[in-house]
Amino acid sequence: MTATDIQSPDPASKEASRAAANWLSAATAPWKKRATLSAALVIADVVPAIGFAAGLGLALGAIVPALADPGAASVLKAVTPGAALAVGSLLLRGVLGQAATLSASHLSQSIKSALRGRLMSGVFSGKLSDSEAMAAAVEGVDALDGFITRFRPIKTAAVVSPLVLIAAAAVVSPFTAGILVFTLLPFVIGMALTGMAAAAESRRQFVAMERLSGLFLDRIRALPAILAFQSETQQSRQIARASDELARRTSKVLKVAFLSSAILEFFSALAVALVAVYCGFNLLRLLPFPAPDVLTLGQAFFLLALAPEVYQPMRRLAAAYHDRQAADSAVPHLQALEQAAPAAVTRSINLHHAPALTFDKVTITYGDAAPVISDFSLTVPTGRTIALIGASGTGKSSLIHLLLGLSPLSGGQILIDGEPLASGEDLSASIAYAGQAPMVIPGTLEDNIRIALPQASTRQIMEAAAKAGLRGDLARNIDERGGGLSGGERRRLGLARAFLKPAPILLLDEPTAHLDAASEQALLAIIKQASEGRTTLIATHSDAVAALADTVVELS
Ligand SMILES: Nc1ncnc2c1ncn2[C@@H]1O[C@H](COP(=O)(O)OP(=O)(O)OP(=O)(O)O)[C@@H](O)[C@H]1O
Repeated sequence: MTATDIQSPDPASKEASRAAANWLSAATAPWKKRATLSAALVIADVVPAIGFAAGLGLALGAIVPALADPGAASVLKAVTPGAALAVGSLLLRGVLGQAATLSASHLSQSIKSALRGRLMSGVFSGKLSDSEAMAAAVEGVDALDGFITRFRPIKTAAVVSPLVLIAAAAVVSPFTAGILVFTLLPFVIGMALTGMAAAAESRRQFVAMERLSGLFLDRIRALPAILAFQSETQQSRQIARASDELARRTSKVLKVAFLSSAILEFFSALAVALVAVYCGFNLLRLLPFPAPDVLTLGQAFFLLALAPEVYQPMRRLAAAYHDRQAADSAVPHLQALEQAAPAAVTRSINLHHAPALTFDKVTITYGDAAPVISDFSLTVPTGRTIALIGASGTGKSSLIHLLLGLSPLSGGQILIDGEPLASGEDLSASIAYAGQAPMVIPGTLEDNIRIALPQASTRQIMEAAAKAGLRGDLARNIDERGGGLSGGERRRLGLARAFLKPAPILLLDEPTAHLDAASEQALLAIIKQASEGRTTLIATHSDAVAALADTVVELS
């Protein structure tokens, strides 16, 4: 390790670390009581630690006088109370350790599943790339595990437990307590320095890990294209490079971790050695200075057993320090996911009649880009059909997505029967929708259609499939990439879903794209029939589809 490895963190990273700590404490605030219980169970470990040292001291302290007394029975009798205390303390230690582990892992499960529930809508918002969203929702949330189960409970214990143990030592020998306090200082400084080095390396390791998993996920998704363009070797090389980088970062983290544990072991061994030397010379009455306290054999063993315990919580904290770094590194990604999540749905609107839909001076802006739609106004009267036409990129899909909450309403309002749709109100329960790229889930074709109406009977599904011109076996399997369906069949799957769902609003986005003229012709009558009694908005490039509408609106 070079001098640059151990350096004070820059103010920006300090600031980021503070922001991460604030976010973490806000995210875990609802579980404060259970977190306190976990920390209390870790701190309670000092009781058996003192009990064991006392038991050992009592048992060994009783051996010498008992040996002077002939008869094995009397030795056994003298040793029994101390031995019982030591064994009882060991058992209690095991029980407390198990309880602390269980309590912390339950706490972690609760926090992680609540967080995933909260952040999942951000994954589907489409605002983050798949790999970013995946890394945050899976690895980011998992990265909090060590922080919750290890670092946080031990952090409190690392402050409280050594003080309690030193106080226990002070009861028997204030001078030994002084040695422990004195050696604690370099121990804490060593811990802080190695902690900083570990922090920087651990941050870099997390970034490398995120890069590798993002790259891997993207390449898996693009596998058909990679195979088609025979780019396997090039992509494998890229993944190998990212993987080597992760290995390099991991070995640096391990190097710092080994160095850190060597430093901490050195200081704790030094402290124990000093206590041992003091106790030994004190017992032999050979101290080169007037003895501040006169120790018995039992007391000396008590102090010797207690000394390593003083450093134990801090050694465990040092070992768990990278858990905090992993959590700190994950927080910005979790925050991005949180910000990507759309406003929480406060009310789902279930309409039982075809409403009048109004776009009142709406503006749609994605991120910092120029608005896609500006001050657009349109009313689709009750039960009527409007076709949106216009060149590619003029915002037809964006307008349809607005009603589904999939594109951002940056200005203006949407009115349902003249009533403004409030923020948090969700119209999707009242909408039957067929988009340009219908989502496919692994399962049968029947499972895929049933998504639109989970309670639908097989007969209803067969009817919807037939209407949409989806032929063949409904039991055939489809994979998550849509393997098993042609482009046209995938489009028909979307239509079958829209036909199946008995919703009063029908939204169709390019319903006949990818279909040959004869298939389009066959669908026209079905679309007309499906739109009857529903308020319908169709985005299309087809004159034949536009001709089905009561009104055609051209976007430019
Ligand atoms: N999620 C998104 N994030 C950023 N920009 C987007 C997003 N969705 C659409 N856009 C942009 O908005 C513009 C309008 O896209 P939209 O899909 O609404 O057009 P369209 O008229 O339906 O096009 P097409 O006829 O080709 O389907 C495009 O420039 C597109 O890049």
